[in-house]
Amino acid sequence: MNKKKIWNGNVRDAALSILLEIHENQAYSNLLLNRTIKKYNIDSKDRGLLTELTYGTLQHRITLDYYLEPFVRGKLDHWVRELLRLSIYQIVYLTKIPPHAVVHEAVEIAKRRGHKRIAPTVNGILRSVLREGVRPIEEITDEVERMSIETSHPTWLIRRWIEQYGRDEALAMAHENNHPARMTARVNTLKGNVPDAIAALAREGVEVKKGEIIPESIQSPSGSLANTEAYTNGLLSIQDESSMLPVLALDVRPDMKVLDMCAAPGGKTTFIAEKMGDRGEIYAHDLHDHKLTLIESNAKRLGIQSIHTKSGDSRKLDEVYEPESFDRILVDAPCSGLGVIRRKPEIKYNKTEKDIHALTTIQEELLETAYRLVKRGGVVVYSTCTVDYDENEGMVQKFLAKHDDVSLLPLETFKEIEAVKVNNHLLQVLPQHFGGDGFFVAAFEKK
Ligand SMILES: C[S@@+](CC[C@H](N)C(=O)[O-])C[C@H]1O[C@@H](n2cnc3c(N)ncnc32)[C@H](O)[C@@H]1O
Repeated sequence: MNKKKIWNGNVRDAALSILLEIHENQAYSNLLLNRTIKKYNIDSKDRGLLTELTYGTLQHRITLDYYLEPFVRGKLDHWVRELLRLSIYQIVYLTKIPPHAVVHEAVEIAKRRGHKRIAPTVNGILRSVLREGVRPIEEITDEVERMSIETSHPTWLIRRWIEQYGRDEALAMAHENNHPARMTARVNTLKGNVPDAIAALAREGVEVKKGEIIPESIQSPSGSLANTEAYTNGLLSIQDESSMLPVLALDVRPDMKVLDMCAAPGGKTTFIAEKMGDRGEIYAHDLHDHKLTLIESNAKRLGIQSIHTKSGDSRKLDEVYEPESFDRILVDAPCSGLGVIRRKPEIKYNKTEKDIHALTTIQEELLETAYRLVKRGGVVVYSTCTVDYDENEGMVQKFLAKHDDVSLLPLETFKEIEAVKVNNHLLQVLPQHFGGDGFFVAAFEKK
């Protein structure tokens, strides 16, 4: 297939290019889609369809392959398979697009992209799909396999979630992952409050409402807030409400000394600074030097001065700081990301159980360093954007077993949030709970 630019004015062609880029270069779907929309200034009508086609095809990949399978003879090039998935997605899930128009478009794309025998193959397969219909999923007798194909999650993940959460929660979570994620933002309380932000956005013609659970949050039903003046002027940060929870658990006050061990791009670091009234010392570390500029530019846009950034492996931070020198430490650990599949559906296809195991080693080492650096009477918050036992509750149990001078804090701040269910002092949010990302939070005190 020829390499070409992503946007040539044809939405289906662009969706196909993005899907191929995600597959070939392990690109992140959300970043690539946003970058494409911005770069080519794609108008709102095309933007909606492009997002729907790209996410829909990616989210339902396993289901679409199950539908496609009986119609395929021999081997298909990857791009042809992706074009067929994209087309079957429209035929099965998008009732407003006439099926014959879908077939016609797919054949035109095949003619433009491939050699001359491809277009008749695409035409033949899609016409058979229209004539015969797709096979029912209910006829799959094995329950795990049926859930896997119905929700388009790999069987190992379905099996793991059934073990950890039971069948009903596992199925609800897998279904929820195929819905669009909500667009939420945090209001920068150094510059204004929620009514100020709602009014400022209304003046720009953008309707938003108060968030679901976090007092500082707003929700935008009509999509992105990143291109608004309110955002450029530092009144907002784009952040999911679940992602704000670890900072509430940290319970910071002005003039504290705070360490954020895994800080980039700075969503939580800047919230910490806002909560402290930008008074105190916040040290923001990340492994990757190039990611520090994200924290710095966010802090600048928000008018925050109390954040100091530094790169390096945070597992070795006791070579940099004195033991027991921080009031608060946040370990927002690198994780499998299984709580944010709605935003990055490729995660469910790319992650493996081996990856989870490797991550738990890093998470454990980060927590150990935090233990050494936090003052007695100080607090360490451990959080992840995943829903896996080994990375979450399992990690907490291991940590507690090693240190008898550490205890779990009851997460008092969450008591007032009705939708948030703290269980044994641990918070595990699943995406189906209140519409936020899957997240885990635990807070420890070193006595
Ligand atoms: C979940 S993200 C942090 C998100 C961030 N706290 C926020 O709210 O914007 C995890 C971060 O940990 C960083 N990281 C991974 N391994 C690390 C290590 N050994 N030391 C420091 N940072 C690390 C990654 O580069 C990534 O930016």
